[in-house]
Amino acid sequence: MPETLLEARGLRAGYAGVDIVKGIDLHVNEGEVVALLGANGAGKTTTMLTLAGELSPLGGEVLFQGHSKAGALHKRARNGLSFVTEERSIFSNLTTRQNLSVGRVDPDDAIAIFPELQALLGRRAGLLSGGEQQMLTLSRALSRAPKLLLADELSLGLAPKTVGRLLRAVRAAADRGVGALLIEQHVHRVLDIADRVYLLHHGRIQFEGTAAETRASLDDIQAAYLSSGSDTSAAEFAESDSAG
Ligand SMILES: Nc1ncnc2c1ncn2[C@@H]1O[C@H](COP(=O)(O)OP(=O)(O)OP(=O)(O)O)[C@@H](O)[C@H]1O
Repeated sequence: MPETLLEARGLRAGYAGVDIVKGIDLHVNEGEVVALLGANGAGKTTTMLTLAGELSPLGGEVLFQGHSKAGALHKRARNGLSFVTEERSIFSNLTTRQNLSVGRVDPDDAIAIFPELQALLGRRAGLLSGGEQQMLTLSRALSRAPKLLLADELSLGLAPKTVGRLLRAVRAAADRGVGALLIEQHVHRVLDIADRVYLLHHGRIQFEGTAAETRASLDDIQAAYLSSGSDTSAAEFAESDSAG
């Protein structure tokens, strides 16, 4: 039986005592990639921040490796939780190598994940492209051998090819046992690498299923719940087909 790394039970979350997330149950096991989908404003980021420990739950509980009250984010990080957000957490004035070293990451480990970082080790991180910065961020997170990766829009604003690279790196980490929960606007691309899906709608889980089940109902799901993102996803699907 795979270990359950993260579990939310009856989780309520929001701001200033107002519920945005209205009682959800979800879990992430070791070795699986789980996608958290939903339209703009559905409550995905609020859920993620609460799971990561950056927001306190308004009700219910979050268990990390079976323990609630897992403590502040830095403590959870020591215990194997890694949280990557769309804000690329790099130090612009430091080189790529220095950014890795600050994160106590051996450059060889990062290069094993994204070989293109080799040629960028001496370059100031602020001069890297958005995609290169996110490769740096993700390689740093994955090189620390987390048990659980939480990622909120890893690929925001990046070119389709880069999105594919980042997601495949997450898949490869999951194949080595890491559990991953991803918020991702690129629905078709995330379904290519995800095992399971939760669809959030107005702060509630509207649908949950395997990636295959989600794909089979995707037209209906997009029309009903993801309409704000459906145009880009359809365009991307064509791209991802042609890109192989
Ligand atoms: N700091 C905050 N204070 C009050 N309300 C907030 C705050 N952050 C977000 N909200 C509200 O919570 C609701 C859910 O936002 P959230 O960012 O969780 O949704 P989301 O599904 O991640 O959306 P998106 O895809 O647009 O990022 C929105 O109505 C938003 O305006």
